[in-house]
Amino acid sequence: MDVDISRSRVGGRARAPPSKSYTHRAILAAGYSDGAVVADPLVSADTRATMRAVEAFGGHVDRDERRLDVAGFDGRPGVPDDVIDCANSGTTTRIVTACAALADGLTVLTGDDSLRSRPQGPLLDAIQQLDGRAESTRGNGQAPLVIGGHVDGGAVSIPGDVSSQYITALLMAGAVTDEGIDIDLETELKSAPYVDITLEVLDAFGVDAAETSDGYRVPGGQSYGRDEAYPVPGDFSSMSYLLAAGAVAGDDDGVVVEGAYPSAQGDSAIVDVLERMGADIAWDRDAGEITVRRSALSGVEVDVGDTPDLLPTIAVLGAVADGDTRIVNCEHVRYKETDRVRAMATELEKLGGAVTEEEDVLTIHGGESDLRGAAVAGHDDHRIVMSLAVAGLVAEGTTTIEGADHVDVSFPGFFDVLYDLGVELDEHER
Ligand SMILES: O=C(O)C1=C[C@@H](OP(=O)(O)O)[C@@H](O)[C@H](O)C1
Ligand SMILES: C=C(OP(=O)(O)O)C(=O)O
Repeated sequence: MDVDISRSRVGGRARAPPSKSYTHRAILAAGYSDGAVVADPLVSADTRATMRAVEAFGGHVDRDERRLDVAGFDGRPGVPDDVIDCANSGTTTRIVTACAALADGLTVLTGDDSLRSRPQGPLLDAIQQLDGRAESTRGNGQAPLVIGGHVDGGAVSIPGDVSSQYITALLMAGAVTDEGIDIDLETELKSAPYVDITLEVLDAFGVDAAETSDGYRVPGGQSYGRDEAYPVPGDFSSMSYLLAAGAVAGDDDGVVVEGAYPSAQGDSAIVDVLERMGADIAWDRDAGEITVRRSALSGVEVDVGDTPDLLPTIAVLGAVADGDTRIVNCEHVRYKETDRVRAMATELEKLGGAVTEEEDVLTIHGGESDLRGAAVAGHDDHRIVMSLAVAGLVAEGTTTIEGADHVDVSFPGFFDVLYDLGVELDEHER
Protein backbone atom coordinates (compact mmCIF):
# COMPACT_ATOMS: atom_id res chain seq x y z
CA MET A 1 0.00 0.00 0.00
CA ASP A 2 1.13 3.55 -0.76
CA VAL A 3 -0.15 6.74 0.82
CA ASP A 4 -0.45 10.24 -0.65
CA ILE A 5 -0.16 13.02 1.91
CA SER A 6 -0.97 16.62 1.05
CA ARG A 7 0.27 19.65 2.91
CA SER A 8 -2.15 19.93 5.88
CA ARG A 9 -2.81 21.52 9.25
CA VAL A 10 -3.42 19.21 12.21
CA GLY A 11 -5.36 19.68 15.43
CA GLY A 12 -7.23 17.73 18.10
CA ARG A 13 -6.63 14.90 20.53
CA ALA A 14 -4.90 11.61 19.82
CA ARG A 15 -4.02 8.66 22.05
CA ALA A 16 -0.54 7.16 21.87
CA PRO A 17 -0.52 3.43 21.17
CA PRO A 18 0.80 1.20 23.97
CA SER A 19 4.56 0.72 24.19
CA LYS A 20 6.04 -1.90 21.90
CA SER A 21 9.08 -2.41 24.15
CA TYR A 22 7.03 -2.91 27.32
CA THR A 23 4.57 -5.19 25.52
CA HIS A 24 7.29 -7.54 24.17
CA ARG A 25 8.85 -7.85 27.63
CA ALA A 26 5.55 -8.29 29.44
CA ILE A 27 4.45 -11.07 27.05
CA LEU A 28 7.71 -12.98 27.46
CA ALA A 29 7.83 -12.35 31.24
CA ALA A 30 4.30 -13.77 31.44
CA GLY A 31 5.54 -16.68 29.29
CA TYR A 32 8.39 -17.33 31.74
CA SER A 33 5.82 -17.35 34.60
CA ASP A 34 3.06 -19.91 35.19
CA GLY A 35 0.60 -17.39 33.76
CA ALA A 36 -0.13 -13.66 33.91
CA VAL A 37 -2.28 -10.98 32.30
CA VAL A 38 -0.97 -8.08 30.21
CA ALA A 39 -3.36 -5.11 30.19
CA ASP A 40 -3.53 -2.55 27.34
CA PRO A 41 -0.93 -4.35 25.22
CA LEU A 42 0.24 -3.19 21.83
CA VAL A 43 -1.12 -5.72 19.34
CA SER A 44 1.00 -5.18 16.24
CA ALA A 45 2.98 -7.27 13.78
CA ASP A 46 6.07 -7.21 16.03
CA THR A 47 4.35 -8.10 19.29
CA ARG A 48 2.36 -10.86 17.53
CA ALA A 49 5.76 -12.42 16.73
CA THR A 50 6.59 -12.54 20.46
CA MET A 51 3.16 -14.08 21.18
CA ARG A 52 3.86 -16.78 18.57
CA ALA A 53 7.21 -17.53 20.21
CA VAL A 54 5.67 -17.92 23.67
CA GLU A 55 3.19 -20.37 22.16
CA ALA A 56 6.00 -22.23 20.36
CA PHE A 57 7.71 -22.75 23.73
CA GLY A 58 4.53 -24.27 25.20
CA GLY A 59 2.64 -21.23 26.48
CA HIS A 60 -0.65 -19.90 25.18
CA VAL A 61 -1.88 -16.36 24.58
CA ASP A 62 -5.61 -15.54 24.68
CA ARG A 63 -6.39 -12.14 23.24
CA ASP A 64 -9.38 -9.99 23.85
CA GLU A 65 -9.81 -6.31 23.10
CA ARG A 66 -7.83 -4.82 26.00
CA ARG A 67 -5.78 -7.67 27.48
CA LEU A 68 -3.67 -10.72 26.85
CA ASP A 69 -4.19 -13.70 29.09
CA VAL A 70 -0.90 -15.59 28.91
CA ALA A 71 -0.55 -19.20 30.06
CA GLY A 72 3.17 -19.48 30.69
CA PHE A 73 5.73 -22.27 30.33
CA ASP A 74 6.89 -21.70 33.90
CA GLY A 75 10.62 -21.13 33.35
CA ARG A 76 11.01 -24.28 31.21
CA PRO A 77 10.56 -23.56 27.49
CA GLY A 78 9.70 -26.65 25.46
CA VAL A 79 11.32 -27.49 22.15
CA PRO A 80 9.22 -25.81 19.41
CA ASP A 81 7.38 -28.02 16.92
CA ASP A 82 8.32 -25.69 14.09
CA VAL A 83 10.59 -22.83 13.07
CA ILE A 84 9.80 -19.55 14.90
CA ASP A 85 9.06 -16.72 12.49
CA CYS A 86 10.18 -13.47 14.14
CA ALA A 87 8.96 -11.55 11.06
CA ASN A 88 10.39 -7.99 11.20
CA SER A 89 11.05 -7.84 14.94
CA GLY A 90 14.60 -7.50 16.24
CA THR A 91 13.39 -7.47 19.84
CA THR A 92 11.56 -10.79 19.37
CA THR A 93 14.60 -12.39 17.75
CA ARG A 94 16.96 -11.42 20.55
CA ILE A 95 14.75 -12.20 23.57
CA VAL A 96 13.59 -15.47 22.01
CA THR A 97 17.16 -16.53 21.12
CA ALA A 98 18.21 -16.38 24.78
CA CYS A 99 15.02 -18.16 25.85
CA ALA A 100 15.68 -20.92 23.30
CA ALA A 101 19.05 -21.55 24.94
CA LEU A 102 17.13 -22.81 28.00
CA ALA A 103 15.34 -25.58 26.10
CA ASP A 104 16.55 -29.21 25.96
CA GLY A 105 16.68 -29.29 22.18
CA LEU A 106 17.02 -27.10 19.12
CA THR A 107 15.07 -24.01 18.10
CA VAL A 108 15.26 -22.45 14.64
CA LEU A 109 14.51 -18.73 14.29
CA THR A 110 14.03 -16.80 11.10
CA GLY A 111 12.31 -13.67 9.84
CA ASP A 112 11.82 -11.38 6.87
CA ASP A 113 14.57 -10.04 4.56
CA SER A 114 15.29 -7.10 6.86
CA LEU A 115 15.48 -9.24 9.98
CA ARG A 116 17.78 -11.73 8.27
CA SER A 117 20.25 -8.91 7.58
CA ARG A 118 20.53 -7.67 11.19
CA PRO A 119 23.45 -8.51 13.50
CA GLN A 120 23.02 -11.38 15.96
CA GLY A 121 26.68 -12.42 16.28
CA PRO A 122 27.43 -10.98 19.75
CA LEU A 123 24.40 -12.74 21.25
CA LEU A 124 25.31 -16.05 19.58
CA ASP A 125 28.81 -15.66 20.95
CA ALA A 126 27.45 -14.97 24.45
CA ILE A 127 25.33 -18.14 24.35
CA GLN A 128 28.40 -20.12 23.26
CA GLN A 129 30.31 -18.65 26.22
CA LEU A 130 27.55 -20.18 28.39
CA ASP A 131 28.13 -23.56 26.67
CA GLY A 132 24.94 -23.35 24.65
CA ARG A 133 24.72 -24.04 20.94
CA ALA A 134 24.15 -20.89 18.86
CA GLU A 135 24.72 -20.79 15.12
CA SER A 136 23.89 -18.67 12.14
CA THR A 137 22.95 -21.09 9.33
CA ARG A 138 24.89 -18.96 6.81
CA GLY A 139 27.81 -18.40 9.19
CA ASN A 140 27.41 -14.63 8.86
CA GLY A 141 26.06 -13.82 12.33
CA GLN A 142 22.56 -13.29 10.91
CA ALA A 143 19.32 -15.30 11.04
CA PRO A 144 18.28 -18.00 10.32
CA LEU A 145 19.61 -19.09 13.71
CA VAL A 146 19.86 -22.50 15.32
CA ILE A 147 19.89 -22.34 19.12
CA GLY A 148 20.26 -25.20 21.54
CA GLY A 149 20.52 -25.59 25.26
CA HIS A 150 20.35 -25.89 27.82
CA VAL A 151 22.51 -23.26 29.48
CA ASP A 152 22.87 -23.14 33.26
CA GLY A 153 24.18 -19.57 33.46
CA GLY A 154 27.65 -18.17 34.06
CA ALA A 155 29.68 -15.16 32.94
CA VAL A 156 29.62 -13.53 29.50
CA SER A 157 31.54 -10.70 27.91
CA ILE A 158 29.69 -8.81 25.15
CA PRO A 159 29.94 -5.51 23.25
CA GLY A 160 27.36 -2.87 24.23
CA ASP A 161 27.47 -0.80 21.07
CA VAL A 162 25.55 -3.03 18.64
CA SER A 163 22.24 -3.70 20.41
CA SER A 164 21.04 -3.37 24.00
CA GLN A 165 18.53 -6.13 23.18
CA TYR A 166 21.30 -8.73 23.74
CA ILE A 167 21.51 -7.55 27.36
CA THR A 168 17.73 -7.59 27.75
CA ALA A 169 17.61 -11.12 26.34
CA LEU A 170 20.32 -12.46 28.68
CA LEU A 171 18.78 -10.81 31.76
CA MET A 172 15.33 -12.22 31.02
CA ALA A 173 16.65 -15.75 30.44
CA GLY A 174 19.31 -15.61 33.16
CA ALA A 175 16.77 -15.32 35.97
CA VAL A 176 15.56 -18.91 35.42
CA THR A 177 19.01 -20.49 34.98
CA ASP A 178 20.65 -22.29 37.92
CA GLU A 179 23.61 -19.92 38.28
CA GLY A 180 22.31 -16.61 36.93
CA ILE A 181 24.23 -14.55 34.37
CA ASP A 182 26.98 -11.98 34.89
CA ILE A 183 27.28 -9.65 31.91
CA ASP A 184 30.55 -7.82 31.35
CA LEU A 185 30.19 -4.99 28.83
CA GLU A 186 33.21 -4.67 26.54
CA THR A 187 32.18 -1.21 25.32
CA GLU A 188 29.92 1.63 26.34
CA LEU A 189 26.24 0.59 26.21
CA LYS A 190 24.13 2.21 23.48
CA SER A 191 20.32 2.37 23.84
CA ALA A 192 20.79 1.99 27.62
CA PRO A 193 17.26 3.15 28.62
CA TYR A 194 15.88 0.00 26.99
CA VAL A 195 17.71 -2.06 29.61
CA ASP A 196 16.10 0.15 32.26
CA ILE A 197 12.72 -0.82 30.76
CA THR A 198 13.76 -4.47 31.10
CA LEU A 199 14.76 -4.01 34.76
CA GLU A 200 11.42 -2.30 35.41
CA VAL A 201 9.43 -5.15 33.86
CA LEU A 202 11.54 -7.81 35.62
CA ASP A 203 10.87 -6.08 38.93
CA ALA A 204 7.14 -6.00 38.17
CA PHE A 205 7.27 -9.79 37.69
CA GLY A 206 9.18 -10.31 40.95
CA VAL A 207 12.61 -10.85 39.36
CA ASP A 208 15.80 -9.23 40.70
CA ALA A 209 18.50 -7.97 38.34
CA ALA A 210 20.80 -4.99 38.61
CA GLU A 211 23.49 -2.90 37.01
CA THR A 212 27.04 -3.66 38.24
CA SER A 213 30.31 -1.76 37.86
CA ASP A 214 31.11 -3.78 34.68
CA GLY A 215 27.66 -4.36 33.25
CA TYR A 216 24.66 -6.23 34.65
CA ARG A 217 23.93 -9.25 36.81
CA VAL A 218 20.84 -11.40 37.23
CA PRO A 219 20.85 -14.06 39.96
CA GLY A 220 19.59 -17.51 38.94
CA GLY A 221 16.95 -19.74 40.47
CA GLN A 222 14.24 -17.08 40.30
CA SER A 223 10.60 -17.41 39.27
CA TYR A 224 8.55 -14.95 37.29
CA GLY A 225 5.14 -14.22 38.74
CA ARG A 226 2.53 -11.53 38.95
CA ASP A 227 -0.99 -11.61 40.38
CA GLU A 228 -2.33 -8.34 39.01
CA ALA A 229 -2.60 -7.51 35.33
CA TYR A 230 0.56 -5.79 34.07
CA PRO A 231 -0.38 -2.36 32.62
CA VAL A 232 1.52 -1.30 29.48
CA PRO A 233 2.24 2.46 29.29
CA GLY A 234 1.95 4.61 26.13
CA ASP A 235 4.76 4.51 23.54
CA PHE A 236 6.95 7.62 23.28
CA SER A 237 8.60 6.55 20.01
CA SER A 238 5.13 6.39 18.43
CA MET A 239 4.16 9.67 20.11
CA SER A 240 7.15 11.37 18.53
CA TYR A 241 5.41 11.43 15.10
CA LEU A 242 2.25 12.98 16.54
CA LEU A 243 4.23 15.56 18.52
CA ALA A 244 6.39 16.38 15.50
CA ALA A 245 3.21 16.73 13.40
CA GLY A 246 1.83 19.24 15.92
CA ALA A 247 5.12 21.17 16.02
CA VAL A 248 5.42 21.54 12.23
CA ALA A 249 1.76 21.68 11.19
CA GLY A 250 -0.38 22.24 14.33
CA ASP A 251 -3.33 24.64 14.16
CA ASP A 252 -3.99 27.27 16.86
CA ASP A 253 -5.40 24.70 19.30
CA GLY A 254 -2.59 22.32 18.50
CA VAL A 255 -2.33 18.57 19.04
CA VAL A 256 -2.91 16.95 22.43
CA VAL A 257 -1.36 13.51 22.85
CA GLU A 258 -2.94 11.38 25.59
CA GLY A 259 -1.41 8.41 27.41
CA ALA A 260 1.94 10.18 27.96
CA TYR A 261 2.82 9.17 31.51
CA PRO A 262 6.47 9.17 32.64
CA SER A 263 8.19 5.74 32.45
CA ALA A 264 11.69 4.41 31.79
CA GLN A 265 11.38 5.17 28.05
CA GLY A 266 14.39 7.15 26.86
CA ASP A 267 12.32 8.33 23.89
CA SER A 268 10.39 10.72 26.13
CA ALA A 269 13.45 12.87 25.32
CA ILE A 270 11.48 13.92 22.22
CA VAL A 271 9.71 16.47 24.45
CA ASP A 272 13.04 18.01 25.43
CA VAL A 273 14.31 17.98 21.83
CA LEU A 274 11.17 19.81 20.64
CA GLU A 275 11.49 22.34 23.48
CA ARG A 276 15.14 22.99 22.57
CA MET A 277 14.14 23.50 18.94
CA GLY A 278 11.71 26.21 20.10
CA ALA A 279 8.41 24.30 19.91
CA ASP A 280 5.42 25.50 21.91
CA ILE A 281 5.05 22.28 23.93
CA ALA A 282 3.80 21.47 27.45
CA TRP A 283 3.77 18.08 29.20
CA ASP A 284 1.27 17.61 32.04
CA ARG A 285 2.84 14.50 33.55
CA ASP A 286 0.02 13.90 36.07
CA ALA A 287 -2.65 14.03 33.39
CA GLY A 288 -0.42 12.12 30.94
CA GLU A 289 -1.01 14.75 28.24
CA ILE A 290 1.36 16.61 25.97
CA THR A 291 0.11 19.67 24.07
CA VAL A 292 2.05 21.04 21.11
CA ARG A 293 1.33 23.92 18.74
CA ARG A 294 3.06 24.97 15.55
CA SER A 295 5.94 27.37 16.03
CA ALA A 296 9.17 28.37 14.32
CA LEU A 297 11.83 25.72 14.95
CA SER A 298 15.61 26.12 14.94
CA GLY A 299 18.27 23.48 14.44
CA VAL A 300 19.95 21.87 17.46
CA GLU A 301 22.47 19.12 18.16
CA VAL A 302 20.96 15.87 19.46
CA ASP A 303 22.87 12.83 20.75
CA VAL A 304 20.79 9.72 19.93
CA GLY A 305 23.08 7.24 21.72
CA ASP A 306 20.23 6.45 24.13
CA THR A 307 17.35 7.09 21.73
CA PRO A 308 18.06 5.57 18.30
CA ASP A 309 14.40 5.29 17.32
CA LEU A 310 14.02 9.08 17.43
CA LEU A 311 16.48 9.65 14.57
CA PRO A 312 13.93 9.62 11.70
CA THR A 313 11.60 12.00 13.58
CA ILE A 314 14.42 14.40 14.49
CA ALA A 315 15.75 14.32 10.93
CA VAL A 316 12.36 15.52 9.64
CA LEU A 317 12.15 18.20 12.33
CA GLY A 318 15.63 19.28 11.28
CA ALA A 319 14.52 19.58 7.65
CA VAL A 320 11.74 21.96 8.71
CA ALA A 321 13.79 23.94 11.25
CA ASP A 322 15.96 26.90 10.41
CA GLY A 323 19.68 26.20 10.44
CA ASP A 324 21.56 22.94 10.97
CA THR A 325 20.38 20.01 13.06
CA ARG A 326 23.25 17.66 13.92
CA ILE A 327 22.21 14.16 14.99
CA VAL A 328 25.31 12.67 16.62
CA ASN A 329 26.29 9.26 18.02
CA CYS A 330 24.03 7.50 15.49
CA GLU A 331 26.10 4.66 14.08
CA HIS A 332 23.93 2.03 15.82
CA VAL A 333 20.88 3.46 14.03
CA ARG A 334 22.28 1.81 10.90
CA TYR A 335 21.53 -1.69 12.34
CA LYS A 336 17.75 -1.34 12.42
CA GLU A 337 15.02 -2.52 10.02
CA THR A 338 17.06 -0.63 7.45
CA ASP A 339 20.10 1.65 7.68
CA ARG A 340 18.02 4.56 8.94
CA VAL A 341 20.83 7.12 8.69
CA ARG A 342 21.24 6.40 4.98
CA ALA A 343 17.48 6.03 4.39
CA MET A 344 16.63 9.41 5.94
CA ALA A 345 19.45 11.14 4.06
CA THR A 346 18.24 9.63 0.77
CA GLU A 347 14.54 10.35 1.22
CA LEU A 348 14.91 13.89 2.62
CA GLU A 349 17.04 14.73 -0.40
CA LYS A 350 14.20 13.53 -2.67
CA LEU A 351 11.95 16.04 -0.86
CA GLY A 352 14.43 18.84 -1.52
CA GLY A 353 16.17 18.71 1.85
CA ALA A 354 19.92 19.25 2.19
CA VAL A 355 21.74 16.62 4.22
CA THR A 356 25.32 15.66 5.07
CA GLU A 357 25.82 12.02 6.04
CA GLU A 358 28.83 10.81 8.01
CA GLU A 359 29.26 7.39 9.66
CA ASP A 360 28.20 8.58 13.12
CA VAL A 361 26.58 11.99 12.38
CA LEU A 362 23.65 13.08 10.23
CA THR A 363 23.44 16.82 9.64
CA ILE A 364 20.28 18.30 8.17
CA HIS A 365 20.60 21.79 6.73
CA GLY A 366 17.04 22.94 7.44
CA GLY A 367 14.53 25.41 6.03
CA GLU A 368 10.81 24.65 5.42
CA SER A 369 10.69 26.46 2.11
CA ASP A 370 12.99 23.80 0.64
CA LEU A 371 10.62 20.85 1.07
CA ARG A 372 8.44 19.85 -1.88
CA GLY A 373 6.34 16.74 -2.36
CA ALA A 374 7.84 13.76 -4.18
CA ALA A 375 7.56 9.97 -4.34
CA VAL A 376 9.62 8.60 -1.46
CA ALA A 377 10.51 5.05 -0.41
CA GLY A 378 9.47 3.72 3.00
CA HIS A 379 12.37 1.20 2.96
CA ASP A 380 9.96 -1.42 4.42
CA ASP A 381 10.54 0.37 7.74
CA HIS A 382 7.70 1.65 9.93
CA ARG A 383 9.71 4.55 11.37
CA ILE A 384 10.88 5.78 7.98
CA VAL A 385 7.27 5.71 6.75
CA MET A 386 5.86 7.57 9.77
CA SER A 387 8.55 10.25 9.80
CA LEU A 388 8.18 10.86 6.06
CA ALA A 389 4.44 11.26 6.63
CA VAL A 390 5.27 14.14 8.99
CA ALA A 391 7.49 15.69 6.31
CA GLY A 392 4.54 15.37 3.90
CA LEU A 393 2.51 17.71 6.12
CA VAL A 394 4.77 20.65 5.27
CA ALA A 395 6.13 19.71 1.84
CA GLU A 396 4.58 21.68 -1.02
CA GLY A 397 2.03 19.60 -2.98
CA THR A 398 1.72 15.85 -2.47
CA THR A 399 4.17 13.35 -1.00
CA THR A 400 3.68 9.69 -1.94
CA ILE A 401 5.15 7.18 0.51
CA GLU A 402 5.67 3.67 -0.80
CA GLY A 403 5.15 0.70 1.50
CA ALA A 404 3.04 2.63 3.99
CA ASP A 405 1.46 -0.57 5.38
CA HIS A 406 4.67 -1.20 7.38
CA VAL A 407 3.27 1.05 10.13
CA ASP A 408 1.56 -2.15 11.34
CA VAL A 409 4.89 -3.13 12.96
CA SER A 410 4.51 -0.63 15.81
CA PHE A 411 1.56 1.73 15.20
CA PRO A 412 -1.39 0.04 13.47
CA GLY A 413 -3.93 2.73 12.65
CA PHE A 414 -1.29 5.45 12.31
CA PHE A 415 -2.90 6.88 9.17
CA ASP A 416 -6.38 6.79 10.74
CA VAL A 417 -5.00 8.86 13.62
CA LEU A 418 -3.45 11.35 11.17
CA TYR A 419 -6.75 11.52 9.24
CA ASP A 420 -8.67 12.23 12.45
CA LEU A 421 -6.22 15.04 13.23
CA GLY A 422 -7.15 16.63 9.90
CA VAL A 423 -4.51 15.34 7.48
CA GLU A 424 -5.50 15.13 3.83
CA LEU A 425 -4.38 11.66 2.77
CA ASP A 426 -5.23 8.85 0.41
CA GLU A 427 -4.19 5.22 0.98
CA HIS A 428 -4.13 3.17 -2.22
CA GLU A 429 -2.58 0.16 -3.91
CA ARG A 430 0.35 0.96 -6.16
O1 LIG B 1 14.70 -3.35 23.53
C1 LIG B 1 13.90 -2.70 22.85
O2 LIG B 1 12.66 -2.73 23.05
C2 LIG B 1 14.44 -1.86 21.76
C3 LIG B 1 15.77 -1.48 21.79
C4 LIG B 1 16.38 -0.61 20.77
O3 LIG B 1 17.21 -1.39 19.94
P1 LIG B 1 18.81 -1.53 20.16
O4 LIG B 1 19.06 -1.89 21.56
O5 LIG B 1 19.16 -2.63 19.21
O6 LIG B 1 19.43 -0.20 19.78
C5 LIG B 1 15.33 0.07 19.90
O7 LIG B 1 15.94 0.61 18.76
C6 LIG B 1 14.23 -0.90 19.50
O8 LIG B 1 13.26 -0.25 18.71
C7 LIG B 1 13.51 -1.44 20.70
C1 LIG C 1 14.36 -1.16 15.76
C2 LIG C 1 13.10 -1.35 16.13
O1 LIG C 1 12.60 -2.51 16.64
P1 LIG C 1 13.25 -3.96 16.63
O2 LIG C 1 14.70 -3.82 16.94
O3 LIG C 1 12.48 -4.71 17.65
O4 LIG C 1 13.02 -4.51 15.25
C3 LIG C 1 12.13 -0.24 16.09
O5 LIG C 1 10.98 -0.43 16.50
O6 LIG C 1 12.47 0.86 15.62
